[in-house]
Amino acid sequence: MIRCRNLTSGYRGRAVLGGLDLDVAAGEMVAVLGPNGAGKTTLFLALSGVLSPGDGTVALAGRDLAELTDRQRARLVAAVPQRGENAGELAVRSVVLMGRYPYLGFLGGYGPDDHRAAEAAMEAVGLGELADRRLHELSGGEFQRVLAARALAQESGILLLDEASASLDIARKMDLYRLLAARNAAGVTILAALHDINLAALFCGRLVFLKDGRIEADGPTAEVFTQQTLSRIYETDIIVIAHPQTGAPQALAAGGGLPAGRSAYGRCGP
Ligand SMILES: Nc1ncnc2c1ncn2[C@@H]1O[C@H](COP(=O)(O)OP(=O)(O)OP(=O)(O)O)[C@@H](O)[C@H]1O
Repeated sequence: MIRCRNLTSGYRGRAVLGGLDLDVAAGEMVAVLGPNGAGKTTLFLALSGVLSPGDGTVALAGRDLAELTDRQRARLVAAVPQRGENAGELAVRSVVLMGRYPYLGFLGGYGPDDHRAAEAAMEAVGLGELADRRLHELSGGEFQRVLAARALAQESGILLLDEASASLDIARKMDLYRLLAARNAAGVTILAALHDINLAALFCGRLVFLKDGRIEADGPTAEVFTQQTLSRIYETDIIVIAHPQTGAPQALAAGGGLPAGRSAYGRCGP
C-alpha cells in the first residue's frame, strides 16, 4: 500500500531522511516512533506529497506519488498534521467538509454524501455539539479532533496521523485509537507518529523506530518494544512491564535522579 525506496527528503537542500526503504501492506496499523527531530513529520510530509523526495520514490497503492494529481492523491491518503493551520473564523463543520474536496463535482458544491460523511466524522470524534463553533472558540484538544474529523471525512484508504492525540486527555486518546482500530479492521491502512509509546504498543501491531532520519528498528510490537531497544533509541533508561489486562508491553522511565532525600512519591530512588 505504501512503498518508499531510497527516500531522501528534507528542507532547503538539507537531507533529513537518508535513503529510507519502507513497505506498509494494505490493512496494517503501524506506529512511527522516535525522539524529537528524528524525521517522523518529514516522512509523513513526503508520504502525503507535501514535500517532494529529493531522491528515491514513494508509491501509494502501486502508483508513483509524483504522477498523481492533488485530487487523486487526496482520495488515496488523508493526513492529520501535527500543527494544523487554525483558520480562526471558520466553523468546525466547514473545516471538516474540506476533507471532501477530492470528491467535489465540476461546479464545486458539496452534495448530500459530503455532508453525511462530515457529520459522521464529527460524531465519531465527539464533535457533534461543536459543529457550529468557530475554530478560535475551541480548546487545543477540540481543535485536534477537528483535524482528525477532516481526515476521516476524506474516506481515503490510507490515514497518516502525526501526533494526532498529543493534546487529548487519556479518555479521548483511547476513544480516538479505538475508532482508528475499528477503521483499520474495516480495511484502512494507518500510519501514526506518536510520542506516547504505550498507546502505540496497545494499538499497533508493528512499530517503526526512526532516529536521525534512518530506520533504527522495525518489527512486530512484541519483538521490538523492549527495554534494550527503547533505552537505546531514546537514550534514557526505560523499563518495560506487561499491561495487567492485555499483556501488551508498556514502558516506564526508570526512576531515580531526584536530589537526595527528595521524592514525589514517598520512596526514594529506583
Ligand atoms: N521547515 C523546516 N525547515 C528546516 N528544517 C526543518 C523544518 N522542519 C523540520 N526541520 C528539521 O528536520 C529535522 C526532522 O524534523 P521532523 O519534524 O521531521 O522531526 P520529528 O521526528 O517529527 O520530531 P518531533 O518528534 O519533535 O515532532 C529536525 O532536525 C528539524 O529541526
